[in-house]
Amino acid sequence: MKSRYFYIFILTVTLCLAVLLLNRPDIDLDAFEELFWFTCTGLLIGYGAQYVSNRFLILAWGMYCVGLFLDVLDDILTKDTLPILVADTSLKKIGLILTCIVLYNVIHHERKIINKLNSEINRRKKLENRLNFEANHDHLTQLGNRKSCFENFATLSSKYPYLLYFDLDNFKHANDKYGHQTGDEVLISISNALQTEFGADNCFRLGGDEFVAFSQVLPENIDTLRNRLVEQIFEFDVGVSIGIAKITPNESPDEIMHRADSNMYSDKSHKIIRQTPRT
Ligand SMILES: Nc1nc2c(ncn2[C@@H]2O[C@H](COP(=O)(O)OP(=O)(O)OP(=O)(O)O)[C@@H](O)[C@H]2O)c(=O)[nH]1
Repeated sequence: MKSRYFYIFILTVTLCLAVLLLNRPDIDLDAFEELFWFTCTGLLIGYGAQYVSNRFLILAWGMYCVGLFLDVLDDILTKDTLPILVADTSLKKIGLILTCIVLYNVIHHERKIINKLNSEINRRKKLENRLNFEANHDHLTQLGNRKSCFENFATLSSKYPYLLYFDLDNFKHANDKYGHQTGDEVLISISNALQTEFGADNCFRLGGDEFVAFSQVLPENIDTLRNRLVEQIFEFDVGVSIGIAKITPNESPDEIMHRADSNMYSDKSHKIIRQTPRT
């Protein structure tokens, strides 16, 4: 609303100046050119003032506009009548320089804000990735957790035909005998061995001492695989039972998992020499 009055004011001033210029005995086209730029600048200030919050910028534009106005007036009045007319060029130049300085500061300030926002976005992205990772991975072994296993089941089972279920033997005893810290190291060691064997993205810790892995091939010899997995933790008398299920498309993840689990239990119970703790 305010800017509408300002436009009317500028256009009225323009009209008055134009009439005065036309009434001069010698019509000076340069004066009309100056009048044109005065009108453009004046209207631009009226338009920009609605959106530009920086008062210094409006002031600098205004100074430039007043310079243009005096420039036009200089062709109508003499400097003796209005001494301020001598300042027209200076006002224009100072206004222009101030506009450049203020614009530079505005851009500099905005860039700082953008950089701050970018680093905040990056920080939040990293946080989101970390939270996402933590929600889907086991804190101790860094393997995918049960939730992640079931979420990725469809994708993995379309790529891999076998699901292997692992459960440690005598782990409770190792925990009791060597301490929880050593128990943790045993779990980490087993998960590292599983990752080496099947790939990090295909192995999951379901919880406690239970793991699963998706495999492209059927292990040629279960005992060889078993020995490889517990190679690094022989001294803790911990063994591993393994159950294998062939993945079929007509079964649900729960059913496949259950089959692998049952096979693991029969492996555990049928092991001829179960790895019992040495006392
Ligand atoms: N150190 C450690 N121990 C854990 C963790 N999660 C579960 N456990 C322990 O793992 C043990 C699992 O016990 P069981 O299921 O009886 O396992 P087990 O002794 O191997 O028994 P079997 O499977 O019958 O041979 C329990 O003592 C739990 O406290 C963990 O994150 N760290």
